[in-house]
Parts: sequence; C-alpha cells; structure tokens
Amino acid sequence: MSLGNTVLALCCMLYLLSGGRWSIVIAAGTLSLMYSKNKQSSQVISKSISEDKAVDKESSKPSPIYAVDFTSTSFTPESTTNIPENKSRSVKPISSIRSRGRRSPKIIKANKPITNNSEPALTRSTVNLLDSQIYIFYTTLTGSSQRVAKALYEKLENLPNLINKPKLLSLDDDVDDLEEYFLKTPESEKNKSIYLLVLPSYETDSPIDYFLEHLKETYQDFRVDKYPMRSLLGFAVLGLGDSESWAGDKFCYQAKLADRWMGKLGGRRLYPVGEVCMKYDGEPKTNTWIQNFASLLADDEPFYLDANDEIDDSDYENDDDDEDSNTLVDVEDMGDIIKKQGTKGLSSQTEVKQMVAKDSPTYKSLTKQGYTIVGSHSGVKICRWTKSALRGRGSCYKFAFYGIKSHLCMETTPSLACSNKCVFCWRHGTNPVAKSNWRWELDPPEKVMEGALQGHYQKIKQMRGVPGIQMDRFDEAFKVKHCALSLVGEPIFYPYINEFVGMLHEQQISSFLVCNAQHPDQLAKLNRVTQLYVSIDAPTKTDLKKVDRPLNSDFWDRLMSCLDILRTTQSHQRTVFRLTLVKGFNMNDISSYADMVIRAQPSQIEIKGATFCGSSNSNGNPLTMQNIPFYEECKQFVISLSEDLKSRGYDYEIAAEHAHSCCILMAHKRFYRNGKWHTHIDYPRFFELLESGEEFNDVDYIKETPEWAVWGSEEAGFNPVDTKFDRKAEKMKNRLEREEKAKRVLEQQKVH
Ligand SMILES: Cc1cc2nc3c(=O)[nH]c(=O)nc-3n(C[C@H](O)[C@H](O)[C@H](O)COP(=O)(O)O)c2cc1C
Ligand code: SF4
Repeated sequence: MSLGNTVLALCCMLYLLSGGRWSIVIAAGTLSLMYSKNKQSSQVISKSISEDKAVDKESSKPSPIYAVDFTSTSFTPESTTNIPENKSRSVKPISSIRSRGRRSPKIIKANKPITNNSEPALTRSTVNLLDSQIYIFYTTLTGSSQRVAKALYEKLENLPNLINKPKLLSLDDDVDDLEEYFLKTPESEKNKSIYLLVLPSYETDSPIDYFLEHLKETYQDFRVDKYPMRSLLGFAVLGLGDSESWAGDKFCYQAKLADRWMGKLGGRRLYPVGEVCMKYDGEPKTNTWIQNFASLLADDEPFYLDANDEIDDSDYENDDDDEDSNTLVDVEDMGDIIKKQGTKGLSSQTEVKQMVAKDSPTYKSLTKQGYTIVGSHSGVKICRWTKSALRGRGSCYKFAFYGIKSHLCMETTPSLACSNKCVFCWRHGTNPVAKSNWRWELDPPEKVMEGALQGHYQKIKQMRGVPGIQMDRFDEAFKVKHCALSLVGEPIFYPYINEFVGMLHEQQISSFLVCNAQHPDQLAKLNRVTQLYVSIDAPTKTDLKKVDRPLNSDFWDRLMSCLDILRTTQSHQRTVFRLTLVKGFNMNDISSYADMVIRAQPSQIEIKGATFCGSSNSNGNPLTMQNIPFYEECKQFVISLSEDLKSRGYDYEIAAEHAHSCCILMAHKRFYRNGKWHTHIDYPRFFELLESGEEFNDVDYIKETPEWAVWGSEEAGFNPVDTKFDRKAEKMKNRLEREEKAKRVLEQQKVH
C-alpha cells in the first residue's frame, strides 16, 4: 500500500471510529484536526488568531467544530485544555485499540519510513565517501570543542582525494536557523552530505540543550518529516567531556544523546560516537578519533548500513514503541507518550535544569561582566549612568526624554534567556536560549523582586568609596523609583512577569519593559506597565534575520502579530518602538520602518545608534566600529523617517534628543500640547491612575519636556546642571557646536 493510501485508510478508520465526528483538514501548511462534539458539552479546545471559520458544509452555518491550528504563532487560548489524566492507560496493541467502542480525539503519528526490513548487510554506499560534502558542526563554551573541530577540519581538508572542501560551522554563530540543516538538509548536496558533530557536554544549561531539544522536537513533530536525516550520506559525533567529575551516564551524555537523536531522525551512523575525557585523554585521543575517521573516508571499504538499526534502537525504545508508531493514539494518551518518549533512555535530557547555574560558564561570564545573578534566571546590574548620576554628573537619555534620574533606576531582567542571537548582543555563545517555552526551574516573583533589589543596593553600597560620590544622591539611591526591565534576555518570557510588574507598582516603582517582539501571546497578556517598548531591529524580514538571528523560523509573523497587538489589545499603554541603528545592517529602507509605525501606531519612537561592545573574535559578534553610526547619520535617519510618515499623513515628529547617547525621540503629535512637547512622565499621576482602577491612556500621565532636551535645543539633551561635571559630555557638546558653526559658514558661503 502506498503512503498516500495508508494515510487515506487511517483517515477513514479514524472517521468510522469517531462515529463520523472527526475530519482532517490539510491546507496551506496548516494541519487541523477537527472534531465536532455534542453541543452541550462543547468546550473550545483552542482557536487560531485568524479565526478560521470552520463551516459545517451541510448547514452552511458555523458549526461547533474545534480547529486546532498547530502552526499558529499568535494563538492565545481562551481557556486551558484539560487533558484528562489516565495513568492506567498505556499505549495499547493495535488490536485492542480497534476493538474499543469509545474514541476520543485522535492524532495520527507519522509512519516509519518504508524500509525493506532486510537484514543488516555489508553495503557499499552509492556515493563514494570522498565525493561527499562534509559539514563539521561544533558548539563550545570554553573553546576546546572549537579547537578539536578545527583540527578535524584541517585533517580532512588535507586528505588528498577528498573532492569538496569541508565546511566548518559553529552551531551558535554560523547556523542562524537549525531547521536549515537539521530539518531540511542542503538541497544541492542531497545524499552527498556528511555531518560531523563535535559536542561537549554540560550538566548545566547551555546552547547544547537547545540543539538537542530541536532534534527531539523534530522527531516528535508530526507535521514534518520524521526522518529528515535520511537524506544525508551519513553522520558521526565526537563528544568531549570530563569523566572524573561526570562519570558514568553523565560522561559525554549530550554527545551520546545527539548521536541517538540523529539516528532516530533517520541518519546513518558512519562511525561510533567518540567519548573523550578532556581532562585525562585530551587532544591525543580526539586526534585518534579524527585519524580513524579520516581513514574510513579514504579507504572506502564497504560498511554496515542497517536501515532499521537507528529507529528500533533497543537501548532507547521498549516494545510498545513498535506498535505505537503505526497506531492511532488518543489525545489524552499524548501527554504520557511524549513524557515517555522524552525520558526513555534520554532521561537526562528532560530533567529541569537551572537557566544559569552557579557553576556554569554562563554564570562566570555574566558575573565577570558585573551582573548579579538573582535566583537562577534573573539578573541585575548597575549601569555606568547610575554611577555617573551618583557623582552628580549626567543621567542617561531617559532623564532627558522621560525624567528618570539614573541613580534612582534599577536595571534588571527576570529572564536572562532569550529567543534571539542579535548581532549587537555580546552574549551569544554562552547565552541561554529557547524558542518560546520556559524549560528551566522557575523562581517565584517575590524571590526575583527581593534578590533584584538586594543585588542593586549591594552594588550601590560598593560605590561609597568612589571619589566624587554625592552624599544626598547616595542616600536617595536606596529607594529605587524606576525599574528598566531590559538589560539582556527577554523579560516577557518569565511566566510571572505580570505578578512581578504588579509588585514593582505596589512599591511605587515605575516599569519600563522592553520586549523583542517575538512572543505575541505573552505580549497580549501583559498587564499595564508605565512604558511598553518593542524592539524593532530591522525593517524587513531578510534584514531582521540578519540582525536578530532569531531562533523561531516564523519570527516575522511573530513580529507582525506584536505590531498588531500594540495597535489593538495594548493600545491603552504608552507604547514605544526602540530602533537600534547598525550601519550596514538596518539603516536602509526607511519607508518599511514607516510601514511598521503605521501598523503598530506606537506613542513614541526611540532611535538609538548601536554602541560597540567588544571585538568580533571573542564572542562571535560580527560587529566592528565601522558598524557604529555617527550621531549625524542617526539624525539624518530620523529626519527621513519623520518626513516619510508626514508625507503619508501620520502625525509623528522629532521631539527630543540626547546627543551624548546618540539617541533621538520621535513622538506622536498628541504629546505636543500648548506649543510644548510633553514626553516626560508624571509618575505620581501614573500611580494615582493605576490605583483608581479607572481606564486611562498614554497622554493621561504626561509632563512637559525641559527646554534643554527638546530637539534642536542648544544643549542637545545635556542637562545644563550636569554637563559642567561631565568632561566627555562637554567635549561632545563643543564638537557639536563646532560642527554646527561649520555648517552655518558653509551655508552662508553657498548663499554668497
Ligand atoms: C559547568 C560544567 C558542567 C559540565 N558538565 C559535564 C557533564 O555533564 N558531562 C561531561 O562529560 N562533562 C561535563 N563538563 C566538562 C566539559 O564537557 C568539558 O570540559 C569540555 O571539554 C568543554 O568543552 P568546551 O570547551 O568546548 O565548552 C562540564 C564542565 C562544566 C564547566
Ligand atoms: S533580544 Fe536582547 S538579549 Fe536577546 S539577543 Fe537580542 S540584544 Fe541580546
């Protein structure tokens, strides 16, 4: 029976078993299971944001059909689906399933690939291994896997008869989308590619967890080919670990898992997984593995290719599995099945880890940068502006634009993990990542709040000996008034973000929350904050992929959903677009930025030139100083954006600037009252409105912008009280004045 016939037969069987209540709809990449149930007991299982109107064909009226759109990126459940627990039920043999009268929602799992079930045999591969295209993938936290991967690359590169030069790719920095290689495989080299993976193991959370999760999800995702690695010529994994500290099962456990998942995904294992203790055996042993693998490629001896081997791997499957892969499975059994699949022999992968454990390289790296790690997933840091303000010098642009004194502001994040790997973020390589699911231990909001304040105050205390600290500001700093939920990571990812923000407000601390526009569901559910930012890092899909390197393949749809949410569900908030300009990455195509403004209609737009945060070599960050725009270039950008919007009838104008931070603020004209800009915030009024329980919007708690911060003012955002202390600011101010004078002279010369 062909695959198509098999699916058809299963559909018919499903239909009959369900008493005619089930239908399966496959359309434009959306697979929906539809189940029409007794009207009285109708409960909406879920709903796609597009509100696919399922219409009962017979009556032509909307029918009580529940569409489960598994591709939706912006699905917000109206109620939680309760999958009844049935612990006694395990996956039954197909015969017993067929004889059962009552059926509930079904899921069709993918069939095994059609194999000839032949005995394993000595097989010569159809392609000469030396004709293959070899990809060497690695991931590293402390550098040894990168070194070993390079040694492997150099060895293979110099093999005399290898036709194609191998490709060396870091999974963290060179592979933006894992699906490109580990769901699809390189099309032009179909059946010719060999994947070699050099992987360390980390008991603590690391990007390897994310990679393994991707392999596992691919295997469990019934929408996609379950065996995509079949189209490779083969694969092999070289694992690095430490057998002294992580003996037994834990030794090289993630390399072993990767080897298993690659096999389960249909890949042919060309060589046994290497398990090297870097403490005792080190590079001599990795070199032996490399040498042996190179010999295998060169002598082209036939080797065992057992098509059934990886799938029926008895170490990892028990007998039930043979049955379940070809049977219909109750939805209520799915939880058990997934749990079972997730833990079988792969138990260490599913254990819940801490996001940033104390002994992890990420912890070391963050603390070295001055972060205090709060609990296991939050962080707090005082920025240089807080120090500057404590010394009676300037505050950051937030003082110029919104009236926030830097020494009263705490910068924190309740989630150091994020779903992007932005080029201007220094963290990739060691940063905890996840697409959209929280997969770590979770700290309660009280603990995050207490820890963040404690960490912040401790850092302030440490400033007491610094020359120039002003006593009154030092005292004031022990009563935080503002909280910037930005720093690094993605605050909205934290499942208790609303509770956390509520706690801030209870203590009369204002909340500025910055999110990366990748989590529409969480954004839609966010409660009131003082100012809600969405980062807009590029104007087009291609550019966004280049700049943010998002983990979610539907990143653009997610961003678009977030824009719609700002205009609709969250339109009562004071919303701000944050643009970080990176030369050569995202400064063209101004009219596409204008399109986005029109789509979201934010209250204000904050445009900031990127700042340089380290060399490209140390952290995989590809930015150099050439990518950092001058203030003049940022000004030109903003002027063009404002002209574009005005030409289309949208009332946004340039309101304020802070030249020192290379930062400019545009605002909707409703913030211009009585001939003056009102971009500042009346914080006591905000809390008054919040406590009143009344509805209010972005212009109900505004305050006048000071003259020195207004766009085009002589001070260009330098507070005259502070600038006299700030030599750098003073220098910048003088430079701007000189530039301005030179411009005037040139203009006069033109006139004459
Ligand atoms: C926090 C931490 C956790 C580790 N966990 C394991 C482990 O579970 N199993 C293991 O075999 N090795 C473990 N190791 C050892 C590393 O895998 C080993 O040092 C490896 O060479 C590091 O590779 P890298 O330099 O490419 O990051 C751990 C090391 C650290 C620092
Ligand atoms: S969204 Fe923020 S934390 Fe995440 S990668 Fe980008 S800059 Fe870094």
